[in-house]
Amino acid sequence: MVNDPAHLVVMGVSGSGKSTVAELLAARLRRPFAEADEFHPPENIDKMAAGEPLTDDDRWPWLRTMRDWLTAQSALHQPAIVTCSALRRVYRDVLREARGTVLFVHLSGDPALVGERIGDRSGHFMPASLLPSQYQTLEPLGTDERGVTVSVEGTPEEITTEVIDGLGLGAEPTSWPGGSQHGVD
Ligand SMILES: Nc1ncnc2c1ncn2[C@@H]1O[C@H](COP(=O)(O)OP(=O)(O)OP(=O)(O)O)[C@@H](O)[C@H]1O
Ligand SMILES: O=C(O)[C@H](O)[C@@H](O)[C@H](O)[C@H](O)CO
Repeated sequence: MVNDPAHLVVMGVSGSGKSTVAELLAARLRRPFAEADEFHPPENIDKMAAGEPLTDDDRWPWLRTMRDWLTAQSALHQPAIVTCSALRRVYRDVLREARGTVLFVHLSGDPALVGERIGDRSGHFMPASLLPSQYQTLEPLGTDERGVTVSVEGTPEEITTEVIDGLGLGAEPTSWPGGSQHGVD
């Protein structure tokens, strides 16, 4: 539908900077913002905190709640931003079922750098020991998937600017969704 909003899902492995970058994006683009972790049932959080990776079956209902949150934002004609690991293409397919357009921002980096950042982080339930399983599960964006892939090597501000430029959102809110990478047209 032409007037449906285009949402952004900031994706990537744990510690790739999704919360950090999404918060900056939400401030710069003046959009509502939600965190995937807010949508997990307590059992999922307990499982990850205990060092056990989630299974597909743990993730399906969680993905559907985020899909429905995006659809609710569309009903308000509000383009939104949500963080979500969205590691596999089939997970992203669930999010793409949301009403409106769903674009993915993949924060991509090597395990050593991301591991270092997780090691320096405190007060988060997700243990660094789960990082290898996150990379094993990760399927990067396909060339036919709409969105942009950016390196996590820069500062959060640099990454945010790269995302905005890569998606052609510099003139938000009037020019959405311009730009062109990974099938954004
Ligand atoms: N570009 C960056 N440069 C340096 N440090 C960063 C950068 N991005 C994030 N960090 C730091 O790395 C850590 C992980 O970032 P963040 O919590 O945003 O990742 P995340 O992908 O949301 O993680 P999770 O999925 O586990 O919640 C934090 O301590 C954050 O301050
Ligand atoms: O799919 C997953 O395994 C989960 O979403 C994890 O990635 C965590 O929720 C998150 O990254 C930690 O905050």
